[in-house]
Amino acid sequence: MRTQLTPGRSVTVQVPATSANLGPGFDSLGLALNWYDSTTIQVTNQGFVAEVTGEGQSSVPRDKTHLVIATVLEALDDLGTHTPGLRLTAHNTIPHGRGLGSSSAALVAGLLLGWGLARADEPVDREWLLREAYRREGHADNVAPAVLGGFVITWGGADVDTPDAGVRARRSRIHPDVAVLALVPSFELATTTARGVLPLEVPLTDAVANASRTALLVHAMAEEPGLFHTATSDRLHQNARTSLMPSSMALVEGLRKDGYGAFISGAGPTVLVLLTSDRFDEAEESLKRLDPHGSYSVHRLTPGHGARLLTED
Ligand SMILES: Nc1ncnc2c1ncn2[C@@H]1O[C@H](COP(=O)(O)OP(=O)(O)OP(=O)(O)O)[C@@H](O)[C@H]1O
Ligand SMILES: N[C@@H](CCO)C(=O)O
Repeated sequence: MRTQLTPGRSVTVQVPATSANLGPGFDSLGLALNWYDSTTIQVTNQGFVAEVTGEGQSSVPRDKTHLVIATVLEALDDLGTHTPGLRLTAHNTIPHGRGLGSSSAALVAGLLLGWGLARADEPVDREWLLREAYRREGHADNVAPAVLGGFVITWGGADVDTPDAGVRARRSRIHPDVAVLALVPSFELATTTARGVLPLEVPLTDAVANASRTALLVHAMAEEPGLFHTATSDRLHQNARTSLMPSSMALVEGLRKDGYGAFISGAGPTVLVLLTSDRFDEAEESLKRLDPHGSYSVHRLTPGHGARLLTED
């Protein structure tokens, strides 16, 4: 029999924005950023209500169809408990539909909040969190860094090389000097739209180029950030998406001509640059020339930690 939660209990989680692909590692590599959504949920006996400030405050639903509340309810069900009401308070800072993993962050937040309410006395089962988040989102390269933090290599999932079609992930080393510049436009691009324009097949030479750059990027991230420019080049997916975000692709090309490791973040349209923190100032000088009207907001970031349960009452 499912147990009922006690009204008044509350839990808070912090979940990072994530960048998928990182150039060549399409559907495979991801990075958590030090850019977080913070969400609190309280058990009530008065139905389901969401209070949202920041990103999405004028667009996301306020009832039990809100993505985080809906996911908390599914998690509670899965973990053998239930509640007649929940009050969600979300402070969203991760922009929606920009390729920064907002939907993954919301799903991971919902699952972790559910765990915090139902299994408060047990350490978080990150395997469960990853599996359940992937089952709902389908993009391992966003959900795995949101769960684990840092720089993450994923495999399995839609591939057939894991016996249970489950997703697998490992954190990989990050050199302490690694920093990230995120350039975020005001327009949105739905991930489903961006996937719809991808080719079903690619030339072998392009596949080989991406395989070598992906391997090189794992090395550059751990040992030799000076290789970021070469290690972030992509021939599999970015060009096919150009017509959906021509200004972002022009920015990527301009920054790459200036020697930076620039690429499209996830399915876009945000542009990310991997660099060392001592190059922030000069990268922003390039940007003044490439984006003279300041159409892209500039964010100096570092790699971030994975989803955290902050408080339990
Ligand atoms: N914190 C949130 N609360 C409720 N709904 C959210 C939240 N974050 C994202 N969503 C939903 O997810 C949609 C964005 O999903 P989409 O996959 O297109 O973009 P993304 O997750 O920001 O980017 P990407 O997956 O490419 O990194 C939003 O329009 C909204 O409906
Ligand atoms: N790897 C995915 C990320 C989606 O968030 C894509 O580029 O479509």
